Amino acid sequence: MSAIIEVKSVSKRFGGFHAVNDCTLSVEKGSVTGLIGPNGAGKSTLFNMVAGTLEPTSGTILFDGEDVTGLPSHALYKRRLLRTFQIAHEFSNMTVLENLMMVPDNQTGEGLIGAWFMPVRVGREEEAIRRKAEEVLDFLKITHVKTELAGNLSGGQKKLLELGRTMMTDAKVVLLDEIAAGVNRTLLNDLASNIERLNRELGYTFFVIEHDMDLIARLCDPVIVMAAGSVMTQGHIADIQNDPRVIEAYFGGSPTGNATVAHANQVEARP
Ligand SMILES: Nc1ncnc2c1ncn2[C@@H]1O[C@H](COP(=O)(O)OP(=O)(O)OP(=O)(O)O)[C@@H](O)[C@H]1O
Repeated sequence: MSAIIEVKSVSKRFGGFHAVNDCTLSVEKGSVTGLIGPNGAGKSTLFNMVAGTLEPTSGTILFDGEDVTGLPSHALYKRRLLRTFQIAHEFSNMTVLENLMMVPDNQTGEGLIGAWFMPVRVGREEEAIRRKAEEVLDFLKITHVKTELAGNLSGGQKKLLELGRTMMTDAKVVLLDEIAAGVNRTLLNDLASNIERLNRELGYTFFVIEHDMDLIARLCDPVIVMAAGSVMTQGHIADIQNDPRVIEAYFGGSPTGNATVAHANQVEARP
């Protein structure tokens, strides 16, 4: 495997405070890589820099071998690096199918001139996009909500729709933010299965921030641990969970005899 995301000595200062401090890590092509760490470790700040919503104070970020440091998120989107889940982006008054069909950009019919003067081409493009949207619904096993207004979906179904929207762009890398937040266990299981299938069957790379350690254990290898703005360690979840340094980072220096990072799940659980 080779690295698709490389973060090299990246720092982010807010005033005099180093939220991310000389951080170096990489995400291998074809992996599902987890990013964990106690509250305030710098995970979101790092994600924001990789996703192009924050500019690093210093350091370099490479995507697929190219320097993308400081590029805005729409430029990264065009390179097929996408971030999803933290905020649901659905258009609530449109159906699930229409939400998917909205995604591909550069549709000829979007311009007035295209719509008026190239109706055949517009019709063919729209048909191809519709077919693709239907394939995506089929892949995600949510064809039954195809004509439902997106605003009526449950929290978990909205996340499945978000995943579908990334599929419409043939993403290379998807940054996932807190998949489990606000999702019931059954739909979380569907989401996790779809992420596994997108990874195994379609070769998607995922970079995942998650507080639910069961989900991290199911999906991610390797897992990178951040603490105090830097990478503390990385490896297989089984090793991470028993690493005394990691336990100490989660429990503030007073690990009990039987504490593990899995217990931090409760400590970190959010409403
Ligand atoms: N815009 C900002 N201005 C000032 N400080 C910030 C800003 N954004 C983040 N911070 C600080 O940087 C540190 C890292 O925050 P960050 O949100 O990246 O951590 P995190 O690991 O994602 O935490 P959590 O798990 O709680 O989301 C925190 O101390 C936070 O208060």
